[in-house]
Amino acid sequence: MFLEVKKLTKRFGGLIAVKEVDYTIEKGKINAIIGPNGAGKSTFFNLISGMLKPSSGKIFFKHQDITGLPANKIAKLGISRTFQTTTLFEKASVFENVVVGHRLRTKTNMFDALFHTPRYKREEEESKEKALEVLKFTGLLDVADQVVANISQEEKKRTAFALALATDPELVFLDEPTAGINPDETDKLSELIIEMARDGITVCLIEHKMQMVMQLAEKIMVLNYGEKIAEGTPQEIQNNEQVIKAYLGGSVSA
Ligand SMILES: Nc1ncnc2c1ncn2[C@@H]1O[C@H](COP(=O)(O)OP(=O)(O)OP(=O)(O)O)[C@@H](O)[C@H]1O
Repeated sequence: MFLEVKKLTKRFGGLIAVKEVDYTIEKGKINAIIGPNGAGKSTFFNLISGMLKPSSGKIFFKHQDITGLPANKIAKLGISRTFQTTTLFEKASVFENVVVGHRLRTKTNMFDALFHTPRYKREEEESKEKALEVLKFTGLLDVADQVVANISQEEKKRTAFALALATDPELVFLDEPTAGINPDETDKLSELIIEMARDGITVCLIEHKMQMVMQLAEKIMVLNYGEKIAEGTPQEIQNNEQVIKAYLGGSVSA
């Protein structure tokens, strides 16, 4: 299995944010995690990407135990995630923001950086090339030199994608990729997600926009109060009684 999560649990004091969740991701698929507010979705992402350490349970990536590894190690192994656009450096250009993402994977140490060794120069060149490649892929070449503060919300979302892609991931977690943008822009970002999958990148997203999730995802997991209550195809999820109840009787296909 590409990613395998076993009985993953995270406690914050007395609160169990993620409770004994078993989960698998197959290579090449678009996956989604949904659930009402506070269901544990972000915490689940943070556990897999190494931002948080689990209280118990195991995470395997390509059969390697990655449980509790720090985020930079996990990124180097090929798992990347987007952050909210508020984490971008507003005063830096789109290009500079993306270069920083690539540095994560390069091996330059403090000595190299201080003395501008050949390795430092080579890696700096590689970072710039990689940044241009992902800016092209995400359709951002035209705004590459603009400071993030001056670009649109949709372009900021694309920049967050580009940053995640700059580390050459095999698996990307997208945290609410289309929150705060209009339906047209949402469609364009959906297309980009499909292109990522076509390019061989496995995708897992958290998203509140149900219509988008149902159109895009091949497999959906539903969390509620930290527990997995359902998993399946969009059709299976839309017809699942427990899921419908969790959304307080609202339509899951809305
Ligand atoms: N660092 C933390 N310390 C304490 N409690 C936390 C922390 N992070 C999350 N929680 C709690 O864990 C639970 C799950 O939160 P989480 O943010 O993972 O849910 P979510 O499904 O992503 O919600 P949303 O859809 O609103 O973003 C919530 O009750 C939240 O208040």
